[in-house]
Amino acid sequence: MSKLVHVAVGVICREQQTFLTRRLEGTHMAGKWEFPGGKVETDETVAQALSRELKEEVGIDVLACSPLINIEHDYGVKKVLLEVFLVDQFQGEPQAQEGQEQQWLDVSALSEVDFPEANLEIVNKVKQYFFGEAV
Ligand SMILES: Nc1nc2c([nH]c(=O)n2[C@H]2C[C@H](O)[C@@H](COP(=O)(O)OP(=O)(O)OP(=O)(O)O)O2)c(=O)[nH]1
Ligand SMILES: [Mg+2]
Repeated sequence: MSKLVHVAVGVICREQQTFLTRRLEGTHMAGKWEFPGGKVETDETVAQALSRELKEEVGIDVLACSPLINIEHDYGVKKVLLEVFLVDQFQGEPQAQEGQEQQWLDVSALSEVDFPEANLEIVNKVKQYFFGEAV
């Protein structure tokens, strides 16, 4: 049985666009696009993890965030609990710090992105947040 990995995920948004990075080779689900984030470490709150990861991965300081959705997903080799936050107030310009590809993408185009399976629910929630009920 695989253990549950607790992950803090940030949907960085500005003017109906979100910032995406591409997972590096050699990682779980390499090549898929993702919302920046990473594992919550011991003795760290999920909010602290979010701030730390967004600083490390895309170089921004989170000024405010709000919870969007929690998703538990079993990938077989790995089971994840994604705690997803909307990040619409931040300092600095998001820029991939680890050589990942990056893009700002319209929320309306999120459904076409090659994301990990668990992200379907995130995408639906983000679209719902921006455009209302119809998804
Ligand atoms: N960051 C992020 N992770 C996601 C998303 N969707 C999804 O299924 N995941 C999964 C992939 C990974 O198994 C896990 C996140 O782990 P990670 O590899 O980003 O963790 P990390 O940044 O701490 O990386 P590392 O230090 O362990 O290399 O959550 C997403 O949109 N963003
Ligand atoms: Mg990460």
